[in-house]
Amino acid sequence: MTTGKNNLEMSSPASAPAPKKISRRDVLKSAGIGGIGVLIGASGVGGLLSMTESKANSSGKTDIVPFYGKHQSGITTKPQDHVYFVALDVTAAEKSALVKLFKEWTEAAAMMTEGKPVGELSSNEFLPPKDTGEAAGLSASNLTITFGIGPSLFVKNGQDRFGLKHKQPKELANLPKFPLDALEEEWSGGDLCIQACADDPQVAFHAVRNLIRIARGKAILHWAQPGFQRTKQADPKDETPRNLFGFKDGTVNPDIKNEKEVNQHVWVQPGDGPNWLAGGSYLVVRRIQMFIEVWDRTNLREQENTFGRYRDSGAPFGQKNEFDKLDLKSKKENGEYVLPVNSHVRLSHGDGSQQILRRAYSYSNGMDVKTGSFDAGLLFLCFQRTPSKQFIPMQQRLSTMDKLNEYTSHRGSAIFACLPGTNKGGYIGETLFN
Ligand SMILES: C=CC1=C(C)c2cc3[nH]c(cc4nc(cc5[nH]c(cc1n2)c(C)c5CCC(=O)O)C(CCC(=O)O)=C4C)c(C)c3C=C
Ligand SMILES: [Fe+2]
Repeated sequence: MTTGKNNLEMSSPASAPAPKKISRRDVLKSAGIGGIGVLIGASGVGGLLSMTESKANSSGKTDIVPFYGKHQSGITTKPQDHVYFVALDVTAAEKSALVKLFKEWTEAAAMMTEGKPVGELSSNEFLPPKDTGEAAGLSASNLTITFGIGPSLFVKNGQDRFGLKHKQPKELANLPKFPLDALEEEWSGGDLCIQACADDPQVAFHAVRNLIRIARGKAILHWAQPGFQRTKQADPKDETPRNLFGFKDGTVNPDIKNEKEVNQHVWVQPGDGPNWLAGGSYLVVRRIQMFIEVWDRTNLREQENTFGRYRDSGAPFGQKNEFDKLDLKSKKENGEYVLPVNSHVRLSHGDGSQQILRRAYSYSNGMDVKTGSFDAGLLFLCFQRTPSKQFIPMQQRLSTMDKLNEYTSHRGSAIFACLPGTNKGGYIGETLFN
């Protein structure tokens, strides 16, 4: 998980004016009372609904992350408490259908991130409501919706599906097979992806559900995985969240408030590859099962040796505090490094030149029916400018030597190019499809 101490982007300035308390449910009421339901029922996304404004959350603050901008939100946004991640397969055969889909998705995503429904809630009893309704009355909850494109959208089974092959970036290629990978088709790949993050799980699910509904006839679900962190209510000090092994996870990350750092490590720069992706970012997703029952039988010293950090404080070995620098040089009397050579932090850090923006969430999917143990772990989401120089060499080191491999198994994997942002009137994907 990825909440570093200093790397928080605030989604709404503290000085923002108090919002009008009109929520998704207010639209429903006004539609019923004023008899404008049929009108709304006949209108498309937007229309009369633009009258509404998002409700404040329980602490009275607006919780809207702007959707429009140079970059998509949900990447350098301070991680919300929940994610709903889906990968999709495109069933449409024409590029024009894809363009229509992205236009509709953009409009719907912009509405939902403002806490508004994507269409009427329940105004015309002779039609299915456009919005599915479960977010009625809920605040925007810092919802972000991030769209990505997989390598198979360009070429599948040798076919240039949409005449886009010449635009495929070299970096957008299937990841190599790493030692110990136990990947399953049902958790891997996808032509497109949607990452919906919010401080409320129902708001995140509602967003994905409505986008899938809009995609009917054009794209279908390939795989889906919800994830969570501790909530902000449960952790008012907003410390680094702990993963399901009980360790603080997300301490070291590029500073999302530092433009130079994110340009260096996260955003694709003009000249890096095809221009359509400048301002975007590559997302690598790994669905990593964690054998929590085995871990729970492992003594604390072994657990701490696995990461090279102390469980309680999160400090790296040989240091006192969580945010102290790694000590890569000190040795013990017996000549061994204080920070074990096979520890997760030593190996993932390497020489420090490769950095990725981690934005991971825990998941728990009930029981693994094959083993009778929990199917729980980490939905590892990380963003970067150049996967071949960042995630790939890092994972190569980890997959061969990491002590953590005794307790984890990589069950799913995918890579996506997250498109640059767009402005009002434009649509996500315009730089690629135009
Ligand atoms: C290839 C990239 C990485 C994978 C896959 C990965 C899996 C993974 N990590 C943890 C728990 C922790 N990771 C920590 C640090 C850390 N991990 C990576 C990369 C991958 N992790 C990096 C780049 C770093 C930072 C290294 C550094 O420079 O210090 C930590 C320590 C605290 C922290 O900094 O976040 C923990 C804990 C799990 C459980 C896991 C797979 C299930
Ligand atoms: Fe890690």
